[in-house]
Amino acid sequence: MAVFTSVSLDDVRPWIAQFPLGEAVALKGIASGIENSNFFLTTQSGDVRTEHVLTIFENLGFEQLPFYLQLMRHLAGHGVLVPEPVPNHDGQLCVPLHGKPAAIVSKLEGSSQMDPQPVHCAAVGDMLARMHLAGRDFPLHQPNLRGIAWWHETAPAVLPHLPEAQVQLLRSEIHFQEAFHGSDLYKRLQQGPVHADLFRNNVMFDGERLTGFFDFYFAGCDTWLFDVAVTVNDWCIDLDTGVLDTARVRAMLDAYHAVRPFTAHEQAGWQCALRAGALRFWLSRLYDLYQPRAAEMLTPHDPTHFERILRERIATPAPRLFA
Ligand SMILES: Nc1ncnc2c1ncn2[C@@H]1O[C@H](COP(=O)(O)OP(=O)(O)O)[C@@H](O)[C@H]1O
Ligand SMILES: N[C@@H](CCOP(=O)(O)O)C(=O)O
Repeated sequence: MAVFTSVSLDDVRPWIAQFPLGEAVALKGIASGIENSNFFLTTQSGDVRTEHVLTIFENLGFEQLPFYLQLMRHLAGHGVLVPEPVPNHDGQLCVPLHGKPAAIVSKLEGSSQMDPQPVHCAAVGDMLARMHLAGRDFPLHQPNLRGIAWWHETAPAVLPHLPEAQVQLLRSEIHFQEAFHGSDLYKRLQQGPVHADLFRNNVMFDGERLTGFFDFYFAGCDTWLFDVAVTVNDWCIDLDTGVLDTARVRAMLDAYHAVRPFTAHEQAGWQCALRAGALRFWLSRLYDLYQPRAAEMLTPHDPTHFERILRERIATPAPRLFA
């Protein structure tokens, strides 16, 4: 899962009365995802049945959620395809369920494209650029909570579990990223709200038509380039080797560039950003492996995948962002 918190239809029936959604008629736990407890929720108002997603937040507090939920609302209001949170009768987007924060958002049509072709990568690049531009006037600010401060704080928890070669890599890469994040070049990179976890499983497609980005619960303010790097590192690689696939990289970067042109500073920082994007997920997967949480259904993600990608990004010059 992730169903960390069990919820029944009987639990939801009285709870749903605070939303303008009618009655809850079906609830089904969703077995994918690793952070939150998610359910497909069917409601009925008169003859009309509507599908939503109910999320119970396992690791985020009430004070953090307005950033994510308001961001989704803001982006949806600016034409970016994302789930729209449903406010309750008091206008609240996030309310307690079994003592934990919970929210209802609209269900996106389609399914995740786990074997993306250049056409899918182009659609993602285009929407990602639109999302970055739409986020410019979003008034709330929160740092990327899985950014460099978290890497620092988290590395000591995993280092004792690692063999020497991985200890060296993790230590040296964090050191490298500290230098990059402290550089004049880094300060010149454009920043704003970013998704920060835009993997294949967090985008819906109906055929070749992108229907939405979702799972914004790692979003925060960071460089737009970091967001592009995280996305390219997942969508545009050979999954066995981590090597970038030129056709998919070009499709994604060219589509992004057509909407929001990359800068020369971003070109200069691109390889560092690709390394940062790989380090972030290597470390979080190591952390999840060595600090597992209880869940009814949980499939841990493989950290060695991102170790391989990180080594590959260090060893191989980055492709050009633009011609
Ligand atoms: N708004 C949505 N519309 C359609 N399906 C969704 C939506 N949100 C989540 N899902 C489904 O729930 C699954 C898990 O959601 P996700 O946000 O990735 O979980 P987690 O936050 O636990 O990683 C997704 O793979 C998708 O199938
Ligand atoms: N994408 C991350 C983990 C976060 O899981 P998600 O299901 O919320 O995307 C990874 O692959 O390590």
